[in-house]
This record gives sequence, C-alpha cells and structure tokens, in this order.
Amino acid sequence: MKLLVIDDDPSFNKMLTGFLLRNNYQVESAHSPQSALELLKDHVFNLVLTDFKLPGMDGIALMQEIKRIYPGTPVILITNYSDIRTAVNSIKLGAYEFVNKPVNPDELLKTVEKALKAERKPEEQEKTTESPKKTNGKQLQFIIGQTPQSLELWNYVDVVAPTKMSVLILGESGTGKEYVANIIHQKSKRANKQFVAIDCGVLSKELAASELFGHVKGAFTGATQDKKGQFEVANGGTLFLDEIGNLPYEVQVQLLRVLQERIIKRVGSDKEIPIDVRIISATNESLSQNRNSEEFRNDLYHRINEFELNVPPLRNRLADLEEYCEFFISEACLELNKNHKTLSEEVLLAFKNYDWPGNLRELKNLIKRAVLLAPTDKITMDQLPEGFKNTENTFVDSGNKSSIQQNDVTNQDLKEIQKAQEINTIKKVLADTKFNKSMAAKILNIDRSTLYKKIKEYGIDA
Ligand SMILES: Nc1ncnc2c1ncn2[C@@H]1O[C@H](COP(=O)(O)OP(=O)(O)OP(=O)(O)O)[C@@H](O)[C@H]1O
Repeated sequence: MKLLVIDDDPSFNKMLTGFLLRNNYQVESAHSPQSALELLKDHVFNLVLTDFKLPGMDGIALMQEIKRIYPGTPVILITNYSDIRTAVNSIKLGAYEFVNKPVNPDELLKTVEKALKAERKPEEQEKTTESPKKTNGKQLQFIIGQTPQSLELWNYVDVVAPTKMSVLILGESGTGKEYVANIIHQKSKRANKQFVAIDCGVLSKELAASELFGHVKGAFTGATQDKKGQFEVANGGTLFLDEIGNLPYEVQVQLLRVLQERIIKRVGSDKEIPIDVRIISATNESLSQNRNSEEFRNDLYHRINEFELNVPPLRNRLADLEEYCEFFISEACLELNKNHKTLSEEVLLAFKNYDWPGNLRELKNLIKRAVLLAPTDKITMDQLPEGFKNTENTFVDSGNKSSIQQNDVTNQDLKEIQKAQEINTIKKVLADTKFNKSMAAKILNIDRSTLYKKIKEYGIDA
C-alpha cells in the first residue's frame, strides 16, 4: 500500500513517514502542496495524509485538487485543535477523516487501515483531468438542500464569496448563519487565512475594545501582558461578528472607525496596525428597524451590509428536512460510533408537522439524542422527547396541513398557526414536566430565559 504524507514541518513529516514505514507501508513524503501535486502526476497513491496548514494552499483546497484527479483516493487531514471547525467541514467537503495533532499513533493507524479499506482500487480509478465539476449536484447536496429558498441562498453564497464585500446574514436562531459565514470564507481567496468568530452578545463595553483590537501590557488593571485582538488574529482572513445587534453602542463607534480607516490601535498603544479583514455579520433580529434609533448606527449598518443574505427557517423549507436528517444521522453515528440508522415513517411525519423554533440546531440535537438512545437501526417515536409524542396537541396533523396548503393561506395566518402550535407545545411540555421549567426548557431545546419570556408573552399559566 502506497501512502503520501504532506507536511511542511520537516520533523513532523519525518516522524510520521518513519512511523508508517515501520508499520509496513510504502511511503513518499512531500513538504509543500506543489511538490505533492508533482508526485501525484506520476504516482498513484492508495491514501494521502495531509497537514491542514500548508504554505500557499490549505489542506482542504489541496484535498479537493487531489479528489479531482483521483476521486477514489481517501484523504486524511491532520489539524491542530484550533482548526477543529474547519476540520469538521472538511469531512463535508470530501475528506475521509481528520486527526488532531498531537497525533495518537494507535488511533492514526486504525484510521489509516479503515481508510484503505474504503479506498477504490487505483486500477479502478480514472485519473480525471478536466476542470472541477460545479458542486451544486450530489456532492454537497446534504448541506445545500433542494428548495428554491435554499438553492437561492447557496447561489448567492457562490456569487458573493470571492468578492471583498461585507455580508450581513439574517435568520432565526439555529438556521445555520455561522455555517454560511464559514462556507463564504472557505470559498473565498482568504480561505488559507483565519476565520475568527466572535459572539458580540458577550462583549461588554469594558472588554470589547481589548477583545477586538488587543491591548498592551499595563493598559488597564489585569493587562499583565501584550495581547493580540481578534482583528489581528483574523488579519488577511474573515471576522464573523455573530449577534451584531447586541454590540454595545460605544463599540459600534469604534468598529465603524476601524472599518473606515482599516487601521487598529491596541488599547494603551498609539501604534497603528494596518488591517485587512473581511467582515461577515449575523443577527436574528431586524437591524434595519432600529436604524434610525440609538440602538444600531445607520452608518455602521451600511458598512456591514454591502450584501444581505437571508437564511430561511427550517419550517419554510420542509422539503429539505429529510436531507438534513440523513446528514445529521450520519454525523451523529460517526461521532457516537453507532451503526447507520434510519427514521421510522411516524417520526418523519412528526418532524414534518413540527415547526422547528430552534431550526437546524434543534433538529441536529434531537437526532443526536435519538441516535444515542435507539436500541436498533430504526429511530422510532420512543426515542423522541415527550413533546413530540402527542402530535395531536402539538403539531398540525397532516390532513389539516394539506388543507391549509390547498387554501393557500397568507403569511399572517401561518404565523397565527405557528403561534398557536408553540403555545400548545409549551403548555403540553410544562404539564408533562409538572411545570419544572428547567426540564421543560431542555425538552423544548431553548434556554430558560427564552422559556420565561415566552410564558410571559403568551400569558401561559405556569
Ligand atoms: N447547511 C448545513 N448543513 C449541515 N449542517 C448545518 C448546515 N447549516 C447549519 N448546520 C448545523 O446546524 C447547527 C446550527 O448552525 P449555526 O450555528 O451555523 O446556526 P446559527 O444561525 O449561526 O445559530 P445562532 O443564531 O444561534 O448563532 C450547527 O451545528 C451547524 O453545524
């Protein structure tokens, strides 16, 4: 079996190559993407192991290039813990597996053996040299979906990704806004630089400047050493500002200045540091409503919103539901080391009749729990939380639903129906949990403060 190891760190490369040689594999090594691609021109490998951070081209781009030439050759990515998000996405983009540095030799060996079993034999492989196929077909279908809303979204992502434009992503909680931001980064020319995500909701006005722009030793009590801010960490790459609507007003002013001048100064320092960062922001509330008020600055709104993307809620793209289920089941089975499972008809129906206030995150969590609990390869109603079991009270039944669709109700009507469902669900779960709010919040997959807010808003007797 012939393996290719790609890593620009000479000592790690030597160590890994030596280890695999000692385990009776034939191994070639390359220290850059270019030398790897040269080797791949003349040799067929059964497996490629590549570092994620390489000079000139990142491991994912290299993997995609290898997959283009040898679609059947498994590629294992070797990553640092800090790249874990990207690594998880690499699986979605075609990597066989990723392993973290420091590498555990036993685990690595097992992964190599498994990957080699999964490999299509080199003689069965056709070396393809034509340009890469568009990925709007099967390969990425699990993350793209097929409803017009989803197709439009990913089409816009493709269009805006290679530009420098700042993007504002709108969508309910859990719809996949961060995921979209990450893909925009991956599809941009900045892909080999950092993607840094910041939750603006947790930035206090006291600490925000230091978190974003860094500080120097002694700048304030507790600043015991120099610290880089997230703008510097993301320099050359992408900064994702999640929940931007929660950014304190004072910080909005500072952010605007940085975006205009493209220069930062660490807190306590006068040194100007030039910055080239692409900003992607997200919010689950309408910023434009507040644009003329004190809450969100109009000028900042225009800076961060050169291109607006709307991620639709799951309930508005139910035709994508099965695809997401499949994907989340595979992900959970892999993570929990379980055999592949399928959903029973009844579960699928209950899913289709639910309105998913927590969107993809709620679906993903629910599926992971069900995969963990399922004693067989079929996920049944028994593995769903209590709130799902009484479909009569909680969800629109399917007969009802189709008549609703036939009558072509207005958005307003749908909103009323959704609200009524939500009230019913909350009441039912509260009753089932004997009004234990923590447990009810857990079952509903929302946090306690959201549950209290909803109880108050809907005047539920609790
Ligand atoms: N297109 C997709 N394909 C597969 N999984 C996805 C997709 N979009 C989102 N997910 C998964 O759904 C979950 C929620 O996504 P994400 O965190 O991006 O949502 P969000 O809108 O940013 O949430 P919040 O508003 O709470 O910040 C994540 O676990 C993510 O991996």
